[in-house]
Amino acid sequence: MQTYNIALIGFGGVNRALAELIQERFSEPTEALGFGLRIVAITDLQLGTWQNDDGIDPAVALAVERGGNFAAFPGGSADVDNERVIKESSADIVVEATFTNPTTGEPAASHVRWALEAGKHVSTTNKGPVALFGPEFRQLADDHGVRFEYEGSVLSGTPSLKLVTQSLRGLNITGFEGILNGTSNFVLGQMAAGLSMADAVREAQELGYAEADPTADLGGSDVALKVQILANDVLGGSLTPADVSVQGIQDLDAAAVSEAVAAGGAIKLIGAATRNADGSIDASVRPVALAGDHALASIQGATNAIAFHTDLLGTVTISGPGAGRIETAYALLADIIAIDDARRLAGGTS
Ligand SMILES: NC(=O)C1=CN([C@@H]2O[C@H](COP(=O)(O)OP(=O)(O)OC[C@H]3O[C@@H](n4cnc5c(N)ncnc54)[C@H](O)[C@@H]3O)[C@@H](O)[C@H]2O)C=CC1
Ligand SMILES: N[C@@H](CC=O)C(=O)O
Repeated sequence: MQTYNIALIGFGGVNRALAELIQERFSEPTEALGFGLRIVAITDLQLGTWQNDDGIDPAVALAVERGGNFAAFPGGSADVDNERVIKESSADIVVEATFTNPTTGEPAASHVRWALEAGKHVSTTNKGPVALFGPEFRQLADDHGVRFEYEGSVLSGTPSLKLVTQSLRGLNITGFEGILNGTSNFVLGQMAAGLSMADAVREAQELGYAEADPTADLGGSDVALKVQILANDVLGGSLTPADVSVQGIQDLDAAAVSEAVAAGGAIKLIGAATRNADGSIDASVRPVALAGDHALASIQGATNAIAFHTDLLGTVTISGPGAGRIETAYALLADIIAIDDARRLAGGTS
């Protein structure tokens, strides 16, 4: 059975959770997955760079606390050298989990491009490269015979993109709407319970839900990137960020949230897109006061949900965790499983 060498670019909540999963379950090939995982490189702004083509012990890497760095280890340095690691390490798969930059997608977009051009598969939870360069990177992956996988960019470990591409093939999907951000849904629920927005955001940060800059969660730009990814991948669009109208929850006050609850409903940040008869796509992010009997009104905490409107099945809804360190690390594992499936399909040995 195959063992994949992986490079972890960014060693924050999500990639540390993946390292924990590898340490606990996947360092050796398993019958369940049919492969094992070996970490051969880690880079992080705070910790520097560690490359060891013979393998890095996840427990040792995880034990390096914030404030420390990798300089003490053979192949380690306090400096970040993403380009060398991505281009020259023995990694088969580059796992990109650095900060999402909703404006330029950088430097993650360069990390993805370097990896694909070097003939390395990519798994990422970073929405920037996917939303802003998705078609280019899918083509680049095809040209180099590798995969560009990004399940965790939408709905974390809940299989929204793979649900469509693997289980809803052949259907005509005309639109979707949903709760696509865990932090804002968590914050709205905490505000309904009487917390201030600031205190609720702080809790979301401590739980590992929030973006490095949580204004992306509250202001709607995180949801807008996800709406763009879904509209382009699922509805066949070619949307740019300018095509998504965005209104966030940052200006909502506790009174408005409590009023909705008192009326038996809930305010939710909804991302939606509809393909019109002429092929154009209307896409939006906005807070909506939902009645209590609306399917999305009962979605609590960091849970997300998305309803796809189809021709043959009517509405198909999936719900699950939309944020969380281990939940999102699972999305990375799902990507690696897809990479392995593709290798087997192409005639690779088991
Ligand atoms: N936390 C979650 O629930 C989810 C996160 N995501 C996405 O996954 C990515 C990672 O999320 P988290 O791990 O929660 O974030 P985090 O902020 O905990 O970790 C990001 C890490 O990347 C490092 N980093 C930033 N720029 C870097 C660079 N140029 N080179 C090397 N390292 C760099 C930082 O030092 C930090 O340790 C983000 O893009 C986020 O939007 C996606 C779905 C869910
Ligand atoms: N900050 C994001 C993380 C997942 O994309 C969220 O809260 O949904």
